Amino acid sequence: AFALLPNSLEGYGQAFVVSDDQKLDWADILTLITRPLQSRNIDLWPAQPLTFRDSLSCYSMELKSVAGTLLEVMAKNLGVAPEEFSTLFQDQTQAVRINYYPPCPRADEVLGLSPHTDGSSLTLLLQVNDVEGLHIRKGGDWYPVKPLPGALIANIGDIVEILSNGVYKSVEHRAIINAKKERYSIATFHGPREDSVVSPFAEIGRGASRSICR
Ligand SMILES: O=C(O)CCC(=O)C(=O)O
Ligand SMILES: [Fe+2]
Repeated sequence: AFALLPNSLEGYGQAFVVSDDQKLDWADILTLITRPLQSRNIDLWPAQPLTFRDSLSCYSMELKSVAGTLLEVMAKNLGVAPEEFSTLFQDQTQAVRINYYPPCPRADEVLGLSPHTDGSSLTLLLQVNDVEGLHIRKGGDWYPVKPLPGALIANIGDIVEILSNGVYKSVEHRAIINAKKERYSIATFHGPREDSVVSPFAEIGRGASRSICR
């Protein structure tokens, strides 16, 4: 009923399927746009269970506030003028992706999600159940990120890497599969206003970025 339509990223299924020969990720995904409010396609929001729509609305509002605080702190850290920053993030976009990874007896032969970086500014990720699966890449090696009950993982996305001129790096990550246990995660992507043009903040020149990195 909520299947992804062709050329859309919103709904239930798998995005980025471009060929019959392609190896698919071992995951079922429901992606919904949650902000700005006028971008919500409420027909794609399941009406069952009855609490779903209200819960998602509340979750969206709370995470918007967490993301806003974190982005503000990063801007301060970078020495960016608050106005420049707030213009970009006023009416920010947000999408929630609910990932379900079924168990697979041949878990080492499949990937839940192939390696990627998020195109967002900032992703807040909830590992819903206590099954390990998220890996992040650092210096060519993959490191597991263990689930902590109730904790959100803040992953930097491509937009913040661009805005900060590389001071904050968009983290490459993937999800692996468990042979016996299913796994759930919820990724909430925060992006700039839909009509914004993104480039490194004027305050951060190349020299500045090098010295902060050190
Ligand atoms: O399931 C995870 O831990 C990763 C999810 C993810 O990277 C994504 O949805 O973009
Ligand atoms: Fe991701």
